[in-house]
Amino acid sequence: MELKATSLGKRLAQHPYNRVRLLNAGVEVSGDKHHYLIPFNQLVTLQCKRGIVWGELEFELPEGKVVRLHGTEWQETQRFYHHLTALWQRWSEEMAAISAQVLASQQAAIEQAEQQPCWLTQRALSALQQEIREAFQALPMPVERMAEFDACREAFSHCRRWLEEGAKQCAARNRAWAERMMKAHAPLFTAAEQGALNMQQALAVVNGEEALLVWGGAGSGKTTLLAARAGWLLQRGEAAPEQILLLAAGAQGAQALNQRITARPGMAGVGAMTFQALALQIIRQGGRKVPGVSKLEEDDNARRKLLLKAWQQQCGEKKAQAAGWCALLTDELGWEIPDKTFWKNRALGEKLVGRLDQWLALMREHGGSQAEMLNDAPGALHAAFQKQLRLLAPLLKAWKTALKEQGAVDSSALMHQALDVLNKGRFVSPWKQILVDDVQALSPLQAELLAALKAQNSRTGLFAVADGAQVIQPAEGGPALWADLFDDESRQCVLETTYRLDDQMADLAASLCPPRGPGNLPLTSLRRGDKKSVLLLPDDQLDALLDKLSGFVRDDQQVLLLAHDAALRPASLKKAATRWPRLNLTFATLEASQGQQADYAIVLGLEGGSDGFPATAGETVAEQVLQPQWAKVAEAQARRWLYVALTRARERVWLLYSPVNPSGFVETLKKRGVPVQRKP
Ligand SMILES: Nc1ncnc2c1ncn2[C@@H]1O[C@H](COP(=O)(O)OP(=O)(O)OP(=O)(O)O)[C@@H](O)[C@H]1O
Repeated sequence: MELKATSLGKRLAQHPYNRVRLLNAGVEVSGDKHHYLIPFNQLVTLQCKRGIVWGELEFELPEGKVVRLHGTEWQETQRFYHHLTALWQRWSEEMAAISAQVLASQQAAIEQAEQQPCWLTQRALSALQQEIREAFQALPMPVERMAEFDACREAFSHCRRWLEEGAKQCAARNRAWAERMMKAHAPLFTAAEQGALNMQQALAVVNGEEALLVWGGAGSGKTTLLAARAGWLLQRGEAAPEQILLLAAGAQGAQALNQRITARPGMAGVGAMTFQALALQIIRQGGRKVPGVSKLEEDDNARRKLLLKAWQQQCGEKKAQAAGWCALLTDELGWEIPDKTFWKNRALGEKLVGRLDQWLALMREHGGSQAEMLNDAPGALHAAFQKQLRLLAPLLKAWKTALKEQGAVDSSALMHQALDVLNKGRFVSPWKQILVDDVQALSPLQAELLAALKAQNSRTGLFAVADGAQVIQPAEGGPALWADLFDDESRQCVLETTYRLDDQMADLAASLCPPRGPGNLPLTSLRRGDKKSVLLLPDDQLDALLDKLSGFVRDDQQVLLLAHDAALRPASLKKAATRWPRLNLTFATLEASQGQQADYAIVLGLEGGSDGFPATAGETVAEQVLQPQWAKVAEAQARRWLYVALTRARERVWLLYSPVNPSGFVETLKKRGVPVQRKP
C-alpha cells in the first residue's frame, strides 16, 4: 500500500518526501532524492493531520526526531493512516508481550538486589544500572512507548527509577536495611550507657563500601562508631578479631579507642594499635632487625632538656656561635638579651626551648642533610639561611647523637623503614579490615603507610573517621594523601549531632573552625547551654577555680587541665592530691587530648608573645625555607588546638588568660560573646 502527494500538493509543499509505502513491519518515506526507512521498532507515535488544502502524516521517532509527509489527498491519507495504525497496533501488542517479559525479569533482578541481606554498594548499583540499560536496549520497541502498555508500565517505571534516580533509590533501600539491622542486632547499635546509635551512625556501621570516610565534629560519636563498626564486622563474620586493624595516630588516641572496645561485649582479641606499633610489626615480619624507638620522641621534657644543653654548650664553647645566637634572638626575634652570657640565663632558656624544639622538628621533617636543606633555600634567602643553619646544625647533631647512643631511631625513620618493607612486597597484610580513628591527625608519613597498606590488597576494607574542622588548610601532605582513598561521593558520609557539646560550645567551636566534609554540614547539639558554658578567667585564679570545683564536682566526674605546651603543667597539681583529694584531675597537652573527654575542662596558657598561644609570629629565615607556608600553617594549627581545647568538656570550659599579656585568642573569644569573669 502506498500514499502519494498530489501533484499540486507536491508543488506547494516543496518537501523532500512525497510518498510513503507500507512495508512488512515499517514504512518507507521517500521523495525524488531521499528515502527514509522507519521500522516499527523506531516509531514512537503516528499522527494524521488535516491541513487547509491537504493531509499530513507525522512520524515521531526516538529523541524527539520527526519525519513528515505533506500534500496528500485527505481521504486517502485517512485511509492509509487507519490501515497503518491497525497494522502497527497489532505489531505493538505482540511486541509489548515480549517487552513485558524483558522488563519483568529486570524488575525481578532489581527486587533481588533490593532484598539482599547486605549493603547495596555503589559498585553493585552501577552493575544493576548497566543491566537495566542493556535490558532497555533489548526491547523490541522504543522505551518511550513502554508506559502505553498495561503489561509493561509498572515494571518499566520501576526500572527507570533505578536508572535515573539510582543514588536516591539505593540510599532509601540501604536505610531500610539499616533500620532492620538495628532492630535485629539492638545491642550492637548501642552507644555504651547512653542509648541507641543515631541513624547516621547506624548507616555508617553497616556501610558496605570498600572504603568509607565518616566526617564528624567534636563529640559526634566517631570513636564510639569505630568500636561499633568493629563489633559489626565480627558479628557479620566479615573478619576475625586478628583480621581487624584498629589504628590511632598516637598513644592517647589508641587508649581512648581501647576503652570503647573493652566496654562492648564480644570484642575479645580486638585492640587498637598506634602507627608506631604498626610500623614495628611490619618491620619485624619483613625480616628486618627491629629498631628501638627513642623515648625522646614522645618525652617532650627529655627532648627539650637535650636541646637546651646542646644550645648552651655551643654558645659557651664558641664565641662565634654565641654572637650568632645573640643576633638571631635580638634582630630576628626581637627579644631582649639579659647579659653577655645570656645562654646561662634560665628564664631565657625556658623561653627559647620551645623554639629550639620547633626548629629541630622542621629540620627533621625536611629529612635532608644540611647540604640538601641549603640547596632548597631560594637564592635571596641562601646566605641568611646558611648563617642560621650554622646555629641550628648542632641541635640536629645532638639529636642524632642521642639516638645513636640509645641505639634507637626516630618515628620518621621507623615509618620510612616500614614503608620500604611494604613497597618491596616483604610484608603480607593479615588484615581484611582497617579502621582508623582521627584520620585528620595523621602525619604525611603515617598517611603514606596507610595508603601503602591498603594498596596491598584492593579488597581490604578501609573505614576512617575524621573531624573535618581539624583539617589544616591549606590541605597538603597527609590530608591530601588520605583524601585520595575516599575520592568518590559514596565513600563519604557525615555525623551531624554532637553528644558532648551543648549548643553554645558547638556554635563557638564551629565559628573558630568551620566544619568540613560533604555539604559542610553544621554540628548540632541536643542540649541547650547557657552563656556560661565557656568562660574566660584570669590565670591567677586557677587555685580558686579548683577550690570551687571541689565543692560541686562529683567523684565520678573528670576535670581535664589542658595546655598547648607540656611546660605549662601547673604547679598547683603538685598539691592537688591533698588540697583537692576528691577531684579527678588530669593534665594533658592539647595534642595528647585529642579523643579524650571530661566533664569540665580548664585551658591554661592563653598568653601572648612569641612562645604564647597562639605564638605571635617570630618567623625566622629557617621557617621561610623549611616550611614556606609556616605562618599560615602555624596560625591554622593554633586555631585547631583552641578548637580541641573548647570541645573536650561536656559541662563547662574555663579559659585561663594572662591579663598582663593576653593571647590574641582572648579578643577573638570576647567578640564571639564568651563572658569574662574576674573570679570563678
Ligand atoms: N548515639 C549516641 N547517643 C548518645 N550518646 C552518644 C552517642 N554516640 C556517642 N555518644 C557519646 O558521645 C560522647 C562523644 O563520643 P565520641 O567520643 O565517640 O565522639 P568523637 O566524635 O570521637 O569525639 P572527638 O573526636 O571530639 O574526641 C561519648 O560520651 C559517647 O558515649
